[in-house]
Amino acid sequence: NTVSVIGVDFSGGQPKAGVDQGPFQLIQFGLLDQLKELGWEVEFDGSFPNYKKLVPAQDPAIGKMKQPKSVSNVTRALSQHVAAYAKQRHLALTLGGDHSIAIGTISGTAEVYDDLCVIWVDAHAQDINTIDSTDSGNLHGCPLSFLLGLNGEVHPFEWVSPCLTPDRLVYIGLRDVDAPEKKILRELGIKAFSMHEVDRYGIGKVVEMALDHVNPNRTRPIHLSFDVDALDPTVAPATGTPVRGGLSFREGHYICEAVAETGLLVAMDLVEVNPALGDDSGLLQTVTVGCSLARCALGETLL
Ligand SMILES: N[C@@H](CC/C=C/[B-](O)(O)O)C(=O)O
Ligand SMILES: [Mn+2]
Ligand SMILES: [Mn+2]
Ligand SMILES: [Mn+2]
Repeated sequence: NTVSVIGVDFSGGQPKAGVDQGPFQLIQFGLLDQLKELGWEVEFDGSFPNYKKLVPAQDPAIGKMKQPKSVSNVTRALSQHVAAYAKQRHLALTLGGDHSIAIGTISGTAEVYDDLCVIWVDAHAQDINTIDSTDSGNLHGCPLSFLLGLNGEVHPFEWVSPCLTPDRLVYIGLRDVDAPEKKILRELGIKAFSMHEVDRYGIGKVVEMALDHVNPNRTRPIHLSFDVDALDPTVAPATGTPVRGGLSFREGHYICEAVAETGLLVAMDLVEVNPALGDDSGLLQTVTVGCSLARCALGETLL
């Protein structure tokens, strides 16, 4: 079977330069060959130079939203790419770039798989800030509010049709939740396994409970959206919004291994690798972990 790799050289969902180089670094490290060695047919159309072209020269804020046109243009094109690969039953592996790209990847996957469920692995406030609740205006903190339809019709995101319901979404790794996001979580009854639950139950039980919640009969296609800042900063230092007390190397890998075991993975995002942050060893460490996580999600096992 085929994995279609999409490199999204985009950083407009957040203020720190460099995260647009994440895809290049992951591929430079040898990810494509590593996937081939796993037995995957690897399709990579070198797409990442195209996304940068979609960023307009001027992109004034709209309300609180920063760089709205850039984020909309890139995620709209990305949703079409992901949908095209999903229609061919290719696994879509999207390399970021900041987490705002999930507006595109999940829109694309949901267009093809209407019974999709999403496992969102992240330190952060689940990126579910609405365009009014966000403090920062950085749209990498908002993708899920668009996907859940919490913002209503918002220019220039009219093209996004709500494709997720709260019961199809589960979070693992949270430890930095904005107050408005806690409120949204409670109101929508969204299942979230913070680091507290990981400590209490262990990652094995957490993943089992997460899957039981969004995929009770293990019949639903899974979209795994993995923000490397879910990992502890000692494990993945080269990322824009590190938060201490995160997932260990093994806990991060266990999630990917367990998702692979379901045989239901149809798409994965690997986002927020920022090569410009941290020193050389931190970058190498983060890229190494990123490639390893992707391999585990795509079936690499320890034995
Ligand atoms: N919740 C904060 C942080 C957002 C973090 C986004 B990330 O998870 O994609 O890194 C905000 O809204 O600015
Ligand atoms: Mn094909
Ligand atoms: Mn994120
Ligand atoms: Mn994050």
